[in-house]
Amino acid sequence: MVAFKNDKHMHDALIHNLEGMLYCCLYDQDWTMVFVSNGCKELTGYAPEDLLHNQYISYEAVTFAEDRVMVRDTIQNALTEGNRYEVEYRINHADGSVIWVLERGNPIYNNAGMVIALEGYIQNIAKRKGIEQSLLAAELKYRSIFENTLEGIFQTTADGHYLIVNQSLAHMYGYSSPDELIHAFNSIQEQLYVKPGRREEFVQLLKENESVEKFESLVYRKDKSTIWISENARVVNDESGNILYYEGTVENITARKNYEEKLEYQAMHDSLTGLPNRNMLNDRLQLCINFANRYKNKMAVAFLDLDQFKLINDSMGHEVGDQLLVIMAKRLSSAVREIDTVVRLGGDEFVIVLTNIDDTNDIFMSMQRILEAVAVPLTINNMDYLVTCSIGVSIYPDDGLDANLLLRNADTAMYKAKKAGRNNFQIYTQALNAALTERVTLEYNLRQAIELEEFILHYQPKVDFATGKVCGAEALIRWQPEGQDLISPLKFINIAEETGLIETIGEWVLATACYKAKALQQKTGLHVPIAVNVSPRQFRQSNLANTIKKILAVTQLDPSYLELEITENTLIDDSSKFIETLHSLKKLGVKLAIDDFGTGYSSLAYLKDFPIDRLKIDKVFVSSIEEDPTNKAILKAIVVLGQSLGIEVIAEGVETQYQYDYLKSIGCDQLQGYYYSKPLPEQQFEQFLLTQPNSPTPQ
Ligand SMILES: Nc1nc2c(ncn2[C@@H]2O[C@@H]3COP(=O)(O)O[C@H]4[C@@H](O)[C@H](n5cnc6c(=O)[nH]c(N)nc65)O[C@@H]4COP(=O)(O)O[C@H]3[C@H]2O)c(=O)[nH]1
Repeated sequence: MVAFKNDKHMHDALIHNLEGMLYCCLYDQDWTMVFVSNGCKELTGYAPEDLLHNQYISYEAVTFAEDRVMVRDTIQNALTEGNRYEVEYRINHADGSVIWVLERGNPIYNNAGMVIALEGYIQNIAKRKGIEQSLLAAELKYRSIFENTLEGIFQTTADGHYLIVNQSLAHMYGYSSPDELIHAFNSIQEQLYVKPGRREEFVQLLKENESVEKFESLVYRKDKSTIWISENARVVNDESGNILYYEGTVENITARKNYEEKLEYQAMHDSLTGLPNRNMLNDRLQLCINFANRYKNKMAVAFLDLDQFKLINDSMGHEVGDQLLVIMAKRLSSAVREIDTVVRLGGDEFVIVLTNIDDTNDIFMSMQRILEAVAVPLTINNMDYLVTCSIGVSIYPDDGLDANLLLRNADTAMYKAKKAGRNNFQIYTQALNAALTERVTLEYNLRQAIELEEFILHYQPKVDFATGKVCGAEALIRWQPEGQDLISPLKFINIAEETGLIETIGEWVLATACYKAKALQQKTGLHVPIAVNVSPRQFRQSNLANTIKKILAVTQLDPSYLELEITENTLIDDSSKFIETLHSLKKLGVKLAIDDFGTGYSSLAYLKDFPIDRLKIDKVFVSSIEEDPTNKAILKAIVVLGQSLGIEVIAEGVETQYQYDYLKSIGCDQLQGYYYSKPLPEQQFEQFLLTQPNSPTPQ
């Protein structure tokens, strides 16, 4: 190390080796320098002696002309406030260039406290200024991009608050300014995305990959309208890897999405009818197959061909043909449920996919509805047409495990339908087809039977345990087709119920039974109450009470001799309408009994609310008491229940002495069954009553 002789030397060396310029100047118009360090040459290009006492040039002149006022004002202000000053400005270098300097200094006061001089330090900051200026230029450039780009730009916190957004994003989302948008959002997750959970997916992707690309979502705008957006985003972390924020861009892709949707729709739909076309069929079939597998039920594929279409199209022209197809498409769509699909394959061929089928009967009913809908007469250009169709049906999984096979088999079945005379449907499965044929035939014959009055009633006596006398009879329907055996009600009541024919048949039973009861009274003097079964569908008829009232009026039967047997399951319907019907029937004066008691699913609560006169214990409990002692307990419980509610109890299906004895022993009120008599034809029943010692007492 060089040893300095004294402090003065060290001081001078330091001052003159400094990179900038140390100075002392007078506080005058020229900033007259009274001291400058050697750094002056480097800084200004002038030798120290050129500046000292303004010998060659004053420092005011060295100062860049446009900055002079600012420099003076800044120094002046600082001095007024008694502060040190600091100012950045430009100077004219002796070589003609202009350079940026930073000057820091403080005043020197005289004894009177007046500023007489300044001392300080001026350094070249050209390098820093250059950097600052290029930063500023870059900032301006990027700000311009941020503010003027068409894409939305955002920074958000990880928990879903906006930190920064640009004007484009604000506009895109329907806000007038970025500030309005930022303040309107409390939670991006809840307010932006239409699909719940979309923000979580976005965050998840960011967490996994640090960035997301082309993340497409439907989002809400301020006015709750929706747009499609595509987002690119990335995670910004601090040096320790903690998430600072997410940032990214947003593009409004609504126009593209709409266009894509339109194209997709066109590709998947028939342009004439608007129905899904062949392209969509396979997808739909696969979906429905998956659904059937999942819910362990069935689905059906119906291949439908219009019977007379070609003829109409060729003779009346394509325009009429087209109109007809449009009408048929609408009819088919309204004949099926919303979850089913109607597809136009081309020409006059349609495929209907029925899904979620638990009962094959539903398929029959749907097909029937479709046949009927198609066959309604129509008018095009003032001409009337009657068009029918032939339908072939295949059922999954019975008729094929894949879409192609199901379609092929439905097609085959459709040809069978054409051969079978059109305007019908055929099921591919032989066994089902046979069942269907039987059902359709039965329904047809049942309708005929009503026309031809082929029904008769048998009467089964009921006996009172206490008196041992006949205390009533149940009217039971039979079907007697001409020249054939009697048909049991078990074979046709269900179909009559499903098709609604029960309403006509039931009314006939009621009228005939009432007529018979009255006739018996008049002919024999015996007053036998007659019980009639009323099916659930009959019961739901709005005018049942009125119908019965009229029948009683016409037959002149005292209402107390008519008893209506309602199955327990009918009572499950506890709607106000139903209860109203029960009460209006009761008001008429007829008796009400619950049939097949013990087999239904109803709650016992109704027993106290409904005006019931009799419980009829189902024969399943009676028939097996010998083998199954628990049924004895059930019988006993029902009898006790009846007694405690003041309702009479009758047991049906009593066949043996053992059953008779047991029922009597537990206090059952009445019995009905083969033990005493089978249901008898009208004449025999009359004979039976007259010849039995226990006949009801003539009145
Ligand atoms: N094994 C056995 N069976 C006995 C005995 N005693 C009577 N039965 C039979 O049990 C059935 C009693 O009628 P249900 O429970 O109302 O059951 C009836 C009823 O639900 C329905 N039904 C009959 N006639 C009508 C009607 O006019 N209208 C409605 N809606 N349904 C009816 O058809 C069902 C069957 O009627 P049916 O074949 O006449 O059968 C009758 C009767 O013949 C016996 O000791 N042992």
